[in-house]
Amino acid sequence: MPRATVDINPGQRPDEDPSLAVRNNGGVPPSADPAPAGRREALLVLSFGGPEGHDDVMPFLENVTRGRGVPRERLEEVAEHYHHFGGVSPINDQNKALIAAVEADLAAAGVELPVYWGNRNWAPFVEDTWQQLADDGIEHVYVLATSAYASYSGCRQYHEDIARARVATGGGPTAEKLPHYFDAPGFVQANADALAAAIATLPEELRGTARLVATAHSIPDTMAAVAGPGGHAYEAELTTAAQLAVDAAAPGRSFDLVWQSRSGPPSVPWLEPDVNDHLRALAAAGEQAVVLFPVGFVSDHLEVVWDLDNEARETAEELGLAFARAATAGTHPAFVRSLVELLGERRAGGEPRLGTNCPASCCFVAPRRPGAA
Ligand SMILES: CC1=C(CCC(=O)O)c2cc3nc(cc4[nH]c(cc5[nH]c(cc1n2)c(C)c5CCC(=O)O)c(CCC(=O)O)c4C)C(CCC(=O)O)=C3C
Ligand SMILES: [Fe+2]
Repeated sequence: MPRATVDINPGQRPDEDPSLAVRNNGGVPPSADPAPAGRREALLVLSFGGPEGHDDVMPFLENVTRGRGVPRERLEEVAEHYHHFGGVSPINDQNKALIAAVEADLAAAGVELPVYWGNRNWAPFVEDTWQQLADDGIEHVYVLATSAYASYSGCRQYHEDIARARVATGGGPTAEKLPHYFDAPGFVQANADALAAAIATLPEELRGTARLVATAHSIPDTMAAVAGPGGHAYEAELTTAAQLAVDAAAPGRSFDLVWQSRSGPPSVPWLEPDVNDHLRALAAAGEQAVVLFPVGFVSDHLEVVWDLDNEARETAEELGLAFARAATAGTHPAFVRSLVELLGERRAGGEPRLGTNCPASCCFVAPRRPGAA
């Protein structure tokens, strides 16, 4: 069969061109009916992907930033972060661990469902996994994206990945993406447990007064403005997730939500303040200790182990601030349980929620056209 091509990036809003609306689940409208008996189903863990060695780093970064207007200098800077870890992203081992934990939870619950893995930017590429799903006779796939939140990068782009994979495969299984899980009880519990554990690592006299600082990946202001059906859902969902974690781990305490890992040309505004600037402001205001909790990430991505554990920690040291960094959800058993429950909800025909069923223009960001300034 000839491989079809798809123009994913016409630079036009989906509400101006209805053909773009089919990005939702790769063009398959989610159904509120229970899975038909006998349908062959699978779970696909769909992730970002990351390099496996020095030689992978630049080709990987070129995949990530194609059409996104990220300056070469920024790529070279981020490449150094990867090279610092042997050119190996931590994300692949973390995805393997998550898949093993989900498989074990499914098996313990007596659910027979194969689990597959595919990525947007590096092997195993989702297009290849989709071909495997088709070859294995899978008819329908539930997609668990490794982001808990709204936004183009964290939600819509995963719908586009599904659409691209379905086109590349000439169809294959139908698909539905699981909803955003920022407020799933197990995600909250994992973050709350980690926050409590991080606070407990500080010297006793600082535990009660340390500033609690939630962090998430910064995104361009324009991307934030269109996240979710009414806009700004990325910030709103992050605020909710951070609040729920603080309510459980340190009831009554306040927290700040700040941003990290800004990319893009300096002329383009992204969400602020940056975590390092925020630490400077806290020190200037007389604070003595901080606990960072990267609630915006589901596992210890490179942004966490580099931008927080190296850069932000160094900033805090220079400022004389005591510093602790909370773990991410990773494979916390409550988190894994919640993911499997979300899957069960979809299989039982629960009303599709945001992330499964996204309005046509939700999170849509026009890419930069080649040659555009
Ligand atoms: C919101 C968000 C998430 C969270 C949601 C989710 O998890 O999906 C996320 C995750 C990740 N981002 C990652 C890596 C990168 N992101 C980049 C660039 C960008 N990220 C953006 C946003 C996000 N990114 C944006 C708006 C850009 C600018 C280019 C563009 O508009 O797309 C670049 C290019 C270099 C740079 O400029 O930093 C890299 C290398 C990795 C892998 C890390 C590892 O290897 O452990 C992960 C999980
Ligand atoms: Fe990113």
